[in-house]
Parts: sequence; C-alpha cells; structure tokens
Amino acid sequence: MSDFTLSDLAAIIRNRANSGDPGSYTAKLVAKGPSRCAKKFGEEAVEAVIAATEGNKAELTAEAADVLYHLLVMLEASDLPLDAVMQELEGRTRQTGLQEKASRPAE
Ligand SMILES: N=c1c2ncn([C@@H]3O[C@H](COP(=O)(O)OP(=O)(O)OP(=O)(O)O)[C@@H](O)[C@H]3O)c2ncn1[C@@H]1O[C@H](COP(=O)(O)O)[C@@H](O)[C@H]1O
Repeated sequence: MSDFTLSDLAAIIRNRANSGDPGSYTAKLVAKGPSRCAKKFGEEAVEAVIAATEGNKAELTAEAADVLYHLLVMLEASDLPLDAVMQELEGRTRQTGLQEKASRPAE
C-alpha cells in the first residue's frame, strides 16, 4: 500500500502553485484562476466516468489520478484548504465502529 497521501499531493501543489516556475503545469493552471481549474477538473471527471463505464481498470486508474490532482488544483486556486474538506467529511462520519478499525495498525 502506498504511503503517499492526498495531503502530500496538496502540499506539492501549494508549493508548485507559488513557485513562479514557468515549467510548472500546476503554477500555469492555478494562475489561470478557479474557473479554468474547475473546467479542467470537469473534463478529467468525465474521462474517469467513461473509463469506469467501459470497465477499463488501467484507464480508470490513470483518470482517477487526474481527477484527484485536478480536484486539489481547483481547491488551491479557490483558496480552500484540503483540511476544510476533510473536516467536512469527518463531520459526516457515522459512528459505525469502522473508523476505529481503519485507524488501527494491522495485526
Ligand atoms: N499529479 C500531477 C498531475 N496529474 C496530471 N498532471 C498534468 O495534467 C495535464 C492534463 O493533461 P491534458 O492532456 O488533459 O492537458 P493539457 O492539454 O496538457 O493541458 P491543458 O491546456 O488542457 O490544461 C498534463 O499536462 C499532466 O502532466 C499533473 N501535473 C502534475 N502533477 C503533480 O504535480 C507535481 C508538480 O508538477 P509541476 O507543477 O508540473 O511541476 C508533479 O510532480 C506531480 O506530483
């Protein structure tokens, strides 16, 4: 299982967005503003839907990665921290006992 998290990716995106590096795709996209980032996110989401509908797991893996990256870029361009979204999700969590199991190390 990968140790790489959405928080790791969000930190990379924040860093690159503020880098001023002309070679950074992230910096260029964020500079175009939230609407352009949202459009890009929507395009990638549609591509993921198509891959899932076709049952193409390899394609869905790549498209899902694009969706997550572009979601985080859209949040960055909108000045909305990932943590705010995670807090929203945490607040929706029902007490099923599954959360405790998920956070407990494997035996
Ligand atoms: N995870 C990603 C990632 N996923 C997808 N992409 C880019 O998203 C773009 C989407 O491809 P498209 O063909 O749809 O878009 P395009 O035609 O190239 O560009 P548009 O004009 O449509 O925006 C590609 O250029 C991909 O390289 C990403 N670019 C960057 N990252 C991460 O961001 C980090 C910093 O990247 P830079 O900002 O480029 O330094 C990287 O090290 C990665 O960790």
